[in-house]
Amino acid sequence: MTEQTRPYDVAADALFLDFDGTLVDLAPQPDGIVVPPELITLLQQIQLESDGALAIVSGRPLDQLDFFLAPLRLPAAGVHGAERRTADGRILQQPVPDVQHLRERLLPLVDSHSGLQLELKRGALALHYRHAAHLEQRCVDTMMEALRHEPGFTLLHGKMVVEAKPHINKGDAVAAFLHEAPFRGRRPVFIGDDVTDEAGFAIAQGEVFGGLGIKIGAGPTQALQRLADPAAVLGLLRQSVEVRSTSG
Ligand SMILES: O=P(O)(O)OC[C@H]1O[C@H](O[C@H]2O[C@H](CO)[C@@H](O)[C@H](O)[C@H]2O)[C@H](O)[C@@H](O)[C@@H]1O
Repeated sequence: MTEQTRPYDVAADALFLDFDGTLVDLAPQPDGIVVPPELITLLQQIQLESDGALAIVSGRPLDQLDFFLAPLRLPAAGVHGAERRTADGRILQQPVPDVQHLRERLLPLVDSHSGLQLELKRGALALHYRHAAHLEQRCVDTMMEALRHEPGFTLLHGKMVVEAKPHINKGDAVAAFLHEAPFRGRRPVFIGDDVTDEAGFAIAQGEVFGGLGIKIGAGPTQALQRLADPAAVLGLLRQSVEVRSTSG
């Protein structure tokens, strides 16, 4: 694993950060994560020193990101890009399919196993099996069968979760940010840990923007660099801010 990631350049780059597994350690429940207070301080500093070229790009809805990162309200993409808050504070929502029919198709499985949890979002539905890992294949099969009847969704198999999401991805959201101030013209650096982040790496590192992807943890990836865990990401953010303050 490459640990020699150079600090990204706060003054010149645009930073895109995944949330779960990247900024915070994974937790047994979606609402059980712990946000280190230092993270809030660092994000605030980076936002100031980059003229606002910092965005969170997550599978979580925007309101959850705002809750966990309070008092910050950063530019952000939620639900894998289905909703987006621009740097000037506008909320843009992609048209998304209704999840109710899909939910009804999944409920019999969830209701008959206490270790399964359904997370309902606007236009997406996550089936968590972290507490019933032996049911992984059942969850995948059930979701795939349900999606045969609900064509508006893409299946995403993440960390202990199988999710139906709209046909939009994090790469679309990153590209949209990069066409707007203050992101436009900056080199994108995208940091993420899961399969949903590969679309972000692809856009960041592609010919158009010529940036960098940094994968957190193990597993196959197209990202050019890698860091071990959220503690290492915190270290990278800290170092980047320090480099900026010592270079004037
Ligand atoms: O794109 P991300 O910011 O990484 O969000 C991905 C999903 O994160 C959450 O689920 C994951 O984290 C939970 C808390 O650590 C964990 O309990 C769960 O097993 C993980 O899959 C969130 O609940 C999802 O909505 C996000 O899509």
